[in-house]
Amino acid sequence: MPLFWKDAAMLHLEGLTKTYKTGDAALSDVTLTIPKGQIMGLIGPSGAGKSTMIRCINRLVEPSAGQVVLSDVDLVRLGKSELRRQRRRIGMIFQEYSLVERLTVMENVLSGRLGYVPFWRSFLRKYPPSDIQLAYRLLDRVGLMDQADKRADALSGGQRQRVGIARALAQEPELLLVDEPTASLDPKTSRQIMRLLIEICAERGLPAIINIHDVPLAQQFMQRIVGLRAGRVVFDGPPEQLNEAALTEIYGAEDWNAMRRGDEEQADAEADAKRRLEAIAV
Ligand SMILES: Nc1ncnc2c1ncn2[C@@H]1O[C@H](COP(=O)(O)OP(=O)(O)OP(=O)(O)O)[C@@H](O)[C@H]1O
Repeated sequence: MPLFWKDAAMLHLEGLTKTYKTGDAALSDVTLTIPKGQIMGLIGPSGAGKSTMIRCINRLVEPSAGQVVLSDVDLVRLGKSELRRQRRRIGMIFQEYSLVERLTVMENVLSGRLGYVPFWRSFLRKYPPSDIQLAYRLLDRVGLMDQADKRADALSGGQRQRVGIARALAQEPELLLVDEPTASLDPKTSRQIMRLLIEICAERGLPAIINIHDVPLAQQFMQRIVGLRAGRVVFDGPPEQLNEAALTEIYGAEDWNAMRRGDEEQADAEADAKRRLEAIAV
């Protein structure tokens, strides 16, 4: 990698490979560089290795080979305690939100600070005032200021994902890893959440890798799209270059045609529902 690239690179994956104990080659020799501020969408069919890639980056899954270099630190080589420290630099957002249901919205956001407070403080859930101010600022940013004292289990799916975003940001991360953030949401809420994520990353120059099932959503919002198939990168480019040929390469002809028909049917159904609603309103 040329030096100037390395300076600009926030995350560099070199030959990243994962073979599970079962013998599944989930990721094969993936080499990618993500510069500061870039938002990259990861697409590919089920089983292509998207989640494995995201989980190898923060070592929730141990890579079998390769490097994960986060601004000069190779995370793969770190021992447990140093890895724990370095993980603070990576914020995670999950499909199922993984909130603590019985805690309030505020407490969930503050839990993003746990990596920074001493154990006794986290045990007593005593956070310094600066953390509390930060959590309020973040709740305001994601539009949930008035929900701060509600229990997490009283929120809608979209609101829960907003809490998930605020919690990840409370960590003050340098990189965001986002695993199917909208998979449990309806199309409209999905677009709102994706827009919020993109805006927040842009405001902070925060690079992100977003594992995203929905191709049109990826095309609408991502700056760069990486397509995985059977653990290998088969497309890497801007959304404009993600044409029929590229999509066929990623998904295979049969699956891509089925997905496209599904999308068209959904768009038709949405347009039809809108027309009916407008007719009733008149
Ligand atoms: N814990 C595991 N043990 C063994 N094999 C696994 C494990 N997790 C994933 N795999 C296998 O690794 C491959 C990649 O799976 P992965 O979940 O990363 O794909 P994905 O692209 O995220 O799929 P999806 O879109 O369905 O979530 C698959 O063949 C899967 O069966």
